[in-house]
Amino acid sequence: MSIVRIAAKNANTKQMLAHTEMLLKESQSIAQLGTWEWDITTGFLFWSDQIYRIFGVQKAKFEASYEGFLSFIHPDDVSLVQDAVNQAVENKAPYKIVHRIIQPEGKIIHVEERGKVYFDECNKPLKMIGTVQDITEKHLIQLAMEKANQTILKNKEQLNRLAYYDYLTELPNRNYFLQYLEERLAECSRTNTPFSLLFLDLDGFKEINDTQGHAEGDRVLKTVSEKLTSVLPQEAMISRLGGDEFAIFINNSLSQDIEHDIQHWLDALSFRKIYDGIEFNVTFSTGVVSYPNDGKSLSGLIKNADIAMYQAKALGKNQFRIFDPKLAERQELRIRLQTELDIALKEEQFEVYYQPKICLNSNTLLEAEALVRWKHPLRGLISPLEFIPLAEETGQIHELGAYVFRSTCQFINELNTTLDKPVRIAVNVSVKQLLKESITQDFFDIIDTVGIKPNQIELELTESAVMENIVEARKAISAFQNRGINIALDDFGTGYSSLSYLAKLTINTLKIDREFIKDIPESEESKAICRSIISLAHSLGKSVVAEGIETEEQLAFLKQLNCDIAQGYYFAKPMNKEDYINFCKTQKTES
Ligand SMILES: Nc1nc2c(ncn2[C@@H]2O[C@H](COP(=O)(O)O[C@H]3[C@@H](O)[C@H](n4cnc5c(=O)[nH]c(N)nc54)O[C@@H]3COP(=O)(O)O)[C@@H](O)[C@H]2O)c(=O)[nH]1
Repeated sequence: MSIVRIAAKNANTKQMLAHTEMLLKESQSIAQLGTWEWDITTGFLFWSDQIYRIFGVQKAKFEASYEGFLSFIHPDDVSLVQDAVNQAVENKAPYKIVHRIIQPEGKIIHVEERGKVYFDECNKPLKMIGTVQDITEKHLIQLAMEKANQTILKNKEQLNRLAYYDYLTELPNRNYFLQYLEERLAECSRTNTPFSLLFLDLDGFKEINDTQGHAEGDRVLKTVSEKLTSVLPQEAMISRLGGDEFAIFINNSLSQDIEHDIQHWLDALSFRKIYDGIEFNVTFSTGVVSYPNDGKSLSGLIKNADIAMYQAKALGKNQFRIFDPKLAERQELRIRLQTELDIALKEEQFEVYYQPKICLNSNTLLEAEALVRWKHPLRGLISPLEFIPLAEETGQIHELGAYVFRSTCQFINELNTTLDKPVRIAVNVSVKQLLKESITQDFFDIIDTVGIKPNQIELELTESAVMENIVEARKAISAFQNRGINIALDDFGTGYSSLSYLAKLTINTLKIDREFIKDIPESEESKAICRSIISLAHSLGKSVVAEGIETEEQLAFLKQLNCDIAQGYYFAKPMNKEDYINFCKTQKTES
């Protein structure tokens, strides 16, 4: 080979070497990867340009050494690095670790470091060669992802909690309870084990919410859940189904006598609250079903527990009821009625009828009583006896009562222009309405809007409603009377009026209940009661209405006792507006 050719080949090889070196540098720069070589025997440490860049030092100003290298390591990672190097020597195996370095300006860099030890023939370590790769970006992304995953997990847990637990009481919610019931039902049907299901509804909870506010309502619900958890056996499954409804699953093996135990639990669960000096007993209406007697399917058991609970509610407060299939049909009708009552209120399916009241002294038409009728599109006329108690129970009475009051005021207005003399009409006010704080203002607003005189209205309050809520009743009565509205005590004699209370009440009129009129003249007892009521009323300066007069004899007897006013089929049945206007036109009115 000629010298020229050798020189040319050398030049070529040099070029290739330079090119390979450039490629290596570039790829190391792209990968942020540096190489190092440490001569263990001399202590000399070689760093590639990338390592200087990763460590944040200038090549000219820093002489690489093992100690110098260690001074860059994060203090918490120094022993990790030293151990890795020592073990690599000891085990004759390469190492790979991740650690932090601190650049001179304080920036922390995460690196992945690899190293390998080379030995001589006598197994003496000669040198180490390794790489350092800047993985800060990757590390930060990984950290962010871990954080995001943790947040997702936390959110998932929270969502799961919300899906299966009640946020207020932390009891299992309806979802949880239904799933649990499904599992228990499958198990109990396989093992032939009976169980009981209790549905509890807080009595009068709406009243607490309405009068004391939702925060107090929440406090009551929390106390209830705490009491449930402490009173019931630990194995019982307690759930808040929603609102003021709770459900309990109890395995019958936990009780020798389930009815006795339920009574005991309910007694222990009830508690007292005092609001503005008025005592409020927190009690439950409870429906009970047993598997398999009262249903074999989940939906059947739940439906029947609900029915039993409504049966308990209908019995009054603090009652429990074991499901009775005979009453279920009636209850279903009640529930349907409640939904239909809502529709009826929206579609104004109600109409107010008017029954005349006659002044017995002058034999003239004195006034009328407004009595609401439900004109059901399919079932025809439904008696108020069927829907007023239901409306009271559900709270729909407020809307219905306002409708009756407004219609009556509008009718009075119409009569004022049709008839020569001003008229007065009595409107029934239920106990629920009377207890609503805004009742007086609500009625005054209607009177003012329609534009009639307050003394053209009389309100009939039932005796029991007044006596059972004497404080609120007296307040409302005096507010109404101060505006000139007459107050009558309805169904008098059926309640338990204390005479001392009666004397203190500024009632204008007493209405003798129909019960005491219907057996006159035969019943000496009824006659004696009428005599006493009329004489008592007169001695207290109140007028008396006898209702339910159907016969000549009844009328004669009451006239003889100087009863002031009479009402009953003998004179006229309740009638619609048009008939009442015609009736008025044929009657003499009191002058
Ligand atoms: N809170 C409200 N209660 C109301 C309203 N409208 C009616 N009611 C109450 O419903 C109960 C039943 O009322 P109703 O079926 O209308 O019966 C009244 C009369 O029709 C009936 N009556 C009158 N005279 C006779 C009679 O000679 N014989 C006979 N068998 N029945 C008769 O009595 C009812 C009037 O009762 P009262 O109110 O006690 O004076 C009833 O309790 C109504 O109060 C309403 O809008 N709000």
